[in-house]
Order: sequence, then C-alpha cells, then structure tokens
Amino acid sequence: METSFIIGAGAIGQVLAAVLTLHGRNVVLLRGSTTRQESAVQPVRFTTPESEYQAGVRFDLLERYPVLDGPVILTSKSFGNAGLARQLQNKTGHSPVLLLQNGLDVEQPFIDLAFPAVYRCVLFATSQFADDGSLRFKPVSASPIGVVQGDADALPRLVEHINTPLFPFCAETDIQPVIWKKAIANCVFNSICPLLETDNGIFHRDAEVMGLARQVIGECLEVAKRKGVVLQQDAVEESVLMISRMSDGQLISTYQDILSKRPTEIDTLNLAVARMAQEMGLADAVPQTRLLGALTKMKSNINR
Ligand SMILES: NC(=O)C1=CN([C@@H]2O[C@H](COP(=O)(O)OP(=O)(O)OC[C@H]3O[C@@H](n4cnc5c(N)ncnc54)[C@H](OP(=O)(O)O)[C@@H]3O)[C@@H](O)[C@H]2O)C=CC1
Ligand SMILES: CC(C)(CO)C(=O)C(=O)O
Repeated sequence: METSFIIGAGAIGQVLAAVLTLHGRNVVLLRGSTTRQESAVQPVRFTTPESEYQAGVRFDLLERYPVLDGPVILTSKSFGNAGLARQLQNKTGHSPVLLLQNGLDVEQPFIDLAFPAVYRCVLFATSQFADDGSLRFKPVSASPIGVVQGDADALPRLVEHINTPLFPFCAETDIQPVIWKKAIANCVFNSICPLLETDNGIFHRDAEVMGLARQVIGECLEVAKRKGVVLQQDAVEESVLMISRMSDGQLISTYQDILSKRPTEIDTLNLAVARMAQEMGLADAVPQTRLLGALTKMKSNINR
C-alpha cells in the first residue's frame, strides 16, 4: 500500500493522520518547520461531536526523507509554502502534491517550481486543539478536491486515497468557484474578527458588522469575476451567516494566531485579493478588503 506523507502537524494534519491510521492506511506525519522531532509513533487523541478516538500516528521530520514516493498532503499554514516548495522540489518526483489550506494563490510556489501534479482541497471541517493537547474535530461535509495542475484522470484515485467516513473528501471538477467562495468568507472572518477582537458569531448577531462583511464580499466578487469565477453575492453572504451561526463563540485562526504571536495567513486572503486587483488595474475596487487586510497584518506585526 502506498504511503501518504502529511506535512504539518497542526490541528488538521494530526486529525487527518490519526483518521487515516485508524482506517488502516499507511501514513507518516512530517514536521517541516522544526528540527525537533524523533522518528516515533505517538498517540493522537481527538473527539468528534459523536465520539472519542485515539490513534498511534507515525511522526517524523521532513528533512530525514530524501524521497517522498506517495501523495504529499500539505496541512501547514500557507505562509510556509514558498519554503516548503523549495524543500520538496527534489523529493516528490511525480507524486501528487495536495494542498489542504485556506486562501488564494497558495499553490503558486509549486506552480512556479513546475511541480507536475498539484491539487487543491477546500476544507469543510474544523479542528482545534483543546487545553489538554487533544483535538476537537467537526466534519461539516465532504471536502472537495480539484486539479490545479496535472492529470484530471488521477483525481479519483487521490480522493480515494484519503477519503474515509470520519473525514470525508470528494472529487470536484470545477474547484475554482469553491476555492473563491471559501476564500471570500475567510477574507471576512479572518480580518474583521481579529480587528474587533471578537468571535465568529458576530456576523449573525450584529447587522452593522454584517454590513461591512457585505461590502468586502462585493469587492472580492468583482475580482473573482475578472478571474473568470462568477459567484452570487447572496450565496456568499448566506455562507458567511451560516458559518457565523455554526461557529458562534469560536475564534477564527487569524485571531488565535495573533493572540499566540504566530504569523497569520492574511497575505493569502485580503492581501492576495488586493494584489490581484492591483495587477488587473482594479486597485480602487477593493478599498475595504485591502485596508482590513493591512490593519490585520499591522496588528499581527505589532503583537509579535
Ligand atoms: N483548523 C481548522 O479548523 C481549519 C483550518 N483550515 C486551514 O488548514 C490549514 C492548516 O490549519 P491548522 O491545522 O488549523 O493550522 P495549525 O496552526 O494548527 O498548524 C499548522 C502547521 O503548519 C506548520 N507550519 C507552521 N509554520 C510553518 C512554516 N513556516 N513552514 C512550514 N510549515 C509550517 C506547523 O507544522 P509543523 O510544526 O509540523 O511543521 C503547524 O503545526 C490552514 O491553511 C488553515 O487555514 C481550513 C479550515 C478549517
Ligand atoms: C471560516 C472557517 C471558520 C470555516 O471552517 C475557517 O475556514 C477556519 O476555521 O479557518
């Protein structure tokens, strides 16, 4: 059986590795941003709303592997992608590289270095560390996977490789609208919530804040349209409100990152939309999105 290499032992990576291990798949969880990790099987505990699970997951260091001969799945933060693409360049050969990350253009470092098979997944699941180191995992629906560069015929096999009833995935032939819809929602949550120092529920609780979200959504939709992705304002607003209701009380990752003095993914959210707008001569079309992104970045830099 082929081995899957998951890179990034965070909230999503640990649960995915544990779920695949529980389903009898060969998987190694590789650390890319540290050199302090023994080659060892370690317990990972997680709960879903229904049950509690534990699996012995094989942890190791990326630098110990000269070749990764099997699907390579990135569950790391997007700001590390340029560095990871360089690290992986001579290791992955023809293995598919699958990005399980939020954001826009997160695959660009892999395209720039001509990786032959690059796939994107949009996560419809949440995972958070609890104080005791265990994880709280909530799959919402199957997370779609689509082709960015490479062979569409290989997609079903890749999906089958990581799909399980506990953490479901599905193939998506048109992944760009799905990426944009989620990324626009993230432009709203990941900037406004940390700046207001509030939880994800704010949009369904407060009409004024939802008004600002509406403006951001409208701006981002203009850029998406110029990129050939047509989405409806109502549908994106509905998705923001749904996420807001479902994750009422939870803090968005960017806010958690700022509180923990870690870098954030804002460069691949609001600031990516602002960069794209600038490149297309639409710089004036995204004032709120850009300002919210710039303020979030300043807040993160000031706090670190
Ligand atoms: N958690 C969630 O509920 C959701 C997360 N996502 C997305 O999934 C992705 C993973 O998120 P999540 O698991 O929560 O993140 P975490 O912050 O929990 O973990 C991310 C991991 O990334 C690795 N990492 C950090 N910095 C670097 C770097 N400079 N270079 C390489 N690797 C680095 C680290 O792994 P190591 O120490 O092993 O190197 C770290 O543990 C993100 O894009 C996030 O936006 C999307 C939807 C929901
Ligand atoms: C918008 C949200 C909360 C949905 O899962 C998300 O993407 C995240 O946790 O980063």
